Amino acid sequence: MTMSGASKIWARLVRALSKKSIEKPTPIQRFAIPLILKGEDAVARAKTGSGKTLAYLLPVLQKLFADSPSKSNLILVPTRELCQQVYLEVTSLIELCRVQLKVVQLRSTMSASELKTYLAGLPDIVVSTPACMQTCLKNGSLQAKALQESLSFLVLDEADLLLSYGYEDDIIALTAYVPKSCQCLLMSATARLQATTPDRMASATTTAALASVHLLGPPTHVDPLDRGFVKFGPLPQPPLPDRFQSEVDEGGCYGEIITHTHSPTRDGDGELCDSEDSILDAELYDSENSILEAVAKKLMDRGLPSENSGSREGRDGRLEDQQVPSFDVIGPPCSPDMSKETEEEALLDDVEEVDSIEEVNKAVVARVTSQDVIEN
Ligand SMILES: Nc1ncnc2c1ncn2[C@@H]1O[C@H](COP(=O)(O)OP(=O)(O)OP(=O)(O)O)[C@@H](O)[C@H]1O
Repeated sequence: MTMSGASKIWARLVRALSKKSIEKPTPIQRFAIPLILKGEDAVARAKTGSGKTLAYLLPVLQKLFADSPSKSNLILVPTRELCQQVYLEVTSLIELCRVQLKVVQLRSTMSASELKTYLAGLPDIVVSTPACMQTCLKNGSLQAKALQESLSFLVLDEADLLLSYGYEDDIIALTAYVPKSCQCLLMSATARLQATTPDRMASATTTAALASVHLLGPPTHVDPLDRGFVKFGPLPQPPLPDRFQSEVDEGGCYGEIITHTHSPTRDGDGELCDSEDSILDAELYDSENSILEAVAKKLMDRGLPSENSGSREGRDGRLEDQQVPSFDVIGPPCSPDMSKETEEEALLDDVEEVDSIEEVNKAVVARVTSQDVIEN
């Protein structure tokens, strides 16, 4: 499908949103939607109630509408209640779009035969807890091969909770079935993470980052002005995260950036270093008995690209053989001699220009078309 075709689908989604009285994207949606539509993996943090659910649901639906044959998408949430909440959000949007998609929510209370029925033919969207997915894989309700062949998006919603509720093992086990072509998104609430104790925070964030390293591969470069999203490029070696950075905008809207860089010499380039960084650094470097090595090993075993051997295969061929830009922001590239302040102003000016979901879409279409990366 061409992007103009995709635009028509967007109109349908925009109409559906308008029926829910949702006219303008929230900041996290402004940043997330274009990047996710471009095929980026993302780690997004923004405070509770900032619209993170739609930030990933809209691109997931958009791609689902455009994909033929249809792909499967997995949304992992920490609790049954959230499972129900996300399920209702998806089904109401789909209903308003007047399209037919199979969406299921899984519960651990379901019998194996119920689970099997729900998962027959692999639904378009599965909302589940990680534990329940593991059960399905173990009892054969879900065929690992089917998942590997069709998974288009893996979303870890409320990743901070997912990873502090003891789901780490389930998530790590699940990553073995995530194809390299799968787009992975981690969404979490900064406020909630900050409200927890330093130890828990370090542990959750580290695990989130590790999961993302495992699932996504770390980014090659990150710009400190990038608000809330990180582009993941080719996987350098060794695949171990060295450092996190965090940045919170004035209104706390975009939350933090998680980055994984591999060269300590990149640190201190005017990027923020706060106490949280130190905690995280300590946690990361002290990886002896952490899951870090296990994840790194799994990553290597999976044969993900090493050094700069190129981007991941298969994602519609869009990233193939491309020079992956070092980072992605909404806005034109800044000239090298532009001061930081001017750069920031340019970025924010550009964001201000995009003030409706339709406009975001137009902007994305323009950007994506100009890069000539989406073919079908
Ligand atoms: N662009 C928007 N305009 C108006 N309302 C919106 C917009 N996006 C989402 N909402 C509404 O805001 C409410 C909160 O959104 P949502 O649950 O996605 O927040 P969240 O960031 O995921 O919060 P949490 O971290 O608690 O899950 C929902 O009722 C949702 O329908």
